[in-house]
Amino acid sequence: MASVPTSDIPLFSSVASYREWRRKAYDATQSVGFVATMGALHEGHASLVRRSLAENDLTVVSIFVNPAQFAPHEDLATYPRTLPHDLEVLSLLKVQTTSGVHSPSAVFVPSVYDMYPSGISQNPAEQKGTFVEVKGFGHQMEGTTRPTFFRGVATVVTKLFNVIEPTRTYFGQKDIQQALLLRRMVRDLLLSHPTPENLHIVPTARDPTSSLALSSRNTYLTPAEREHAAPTLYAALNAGRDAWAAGLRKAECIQRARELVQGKTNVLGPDGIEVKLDYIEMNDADSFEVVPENESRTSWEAEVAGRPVLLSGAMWVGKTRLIDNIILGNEASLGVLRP
Ligand SMILES: Nc1ncnc2c1ncn2[C@@H]1O[C@H](COP(=O)(O)OP(=O)(O)OP(=O)(O)O)[C@@H](O)[C@H]1O
Ligand SMILES: CC(C)(CO)[C@@H](O)C(=O)[O-]
Ligand code: BAL
Repeated sequence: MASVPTSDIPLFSSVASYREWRRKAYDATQSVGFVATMGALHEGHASLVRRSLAENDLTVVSIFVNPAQFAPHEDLATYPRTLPHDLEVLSLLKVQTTSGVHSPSAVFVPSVYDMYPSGISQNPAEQKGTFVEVKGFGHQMEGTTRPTFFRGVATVVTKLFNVIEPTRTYFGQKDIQQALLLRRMVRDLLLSHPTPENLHIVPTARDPTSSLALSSRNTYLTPAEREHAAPTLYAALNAGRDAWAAGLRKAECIQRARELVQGKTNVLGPDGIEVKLDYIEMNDADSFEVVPENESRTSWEAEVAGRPVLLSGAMWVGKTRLIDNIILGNEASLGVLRP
């Protein structure tokens, strides 16, 4: 890293310096909450950090734009990097607890070399070294369009967990497949920091007016795209949810959602605002398998009582790819915390 801004919160830019700090936390038997981010912090990230502040003695936030999860054609080079802003956001976060006021304790901002000592090519065919793959769970939903994404995420999060050694960790529902896949990874790898029960999912923070899911990539949107087009994805998911609640077959629910997006595409196209659906799908929250076309809420509940369905989607607005999801059924059974 070229230069690291100064901050009131201790900033660790190497694995060795962080580990020294972490060892002291062990000595003092303090719990460590962890929030992994790629920076460009917004209120969604803040909601994760606040949870951690409320539930742990210490809270660590990592900021690392992970090359391994970007495909060669994706936006690694242009992904927003706003470290001074991020540190300011973090320094303003405070939560009152029974043991006093908690604020972020440390920020981990490693270099690419620190995280990938064997080097990292963005081209998966050229990659060498150690990677983590959660087989059978990374090819559906987001994995359909981003086939190497979850391998990149699982790899970097394993490394981050190895370094940070969190007692508890917090991921956002906005990236629901990521959070559930990581919990499975933690279980499969028998990790103790965190344990699967200590990987918590925090509800999606939304724009209070438009209900657009907050996302670092929203900064790519023009004001017109943000106002008129971006909220369409959540509206479409809600149309799908309503149809499911009314007892329609899955195929019809998805059709309703798609029609809503198509309507917007037709209306906004002449104004020069491009809206293009990538996918909307319903998947079993446990196996990630696609819900059969003929399934309805009643038949689903009769077959797999209590198991939620993930209604998720991705949509292009101009050059920006947005994702969102709604959980149909018992969110609490997935360990999603209450808002
Ligand atoms: N709106 C949100 N509500 C709750 N959690 C969120 C929200 N947006 C992001 N997160 C969570 O914050 C963590 C870090 O995410 P990340 O830094 O990639 O931000 P992002 O806004 O998701 O960025 P991107 O635009 O790349 O998707 C992840 O666990 C992610 O799910
Ligand atoms: C979990 C994560 C920080 C790994 O790079 C990233 O995928 C994200 O920000 O959601
Ligand atoms: N929050 C997901 C990170 C990514 O899209 O790369």
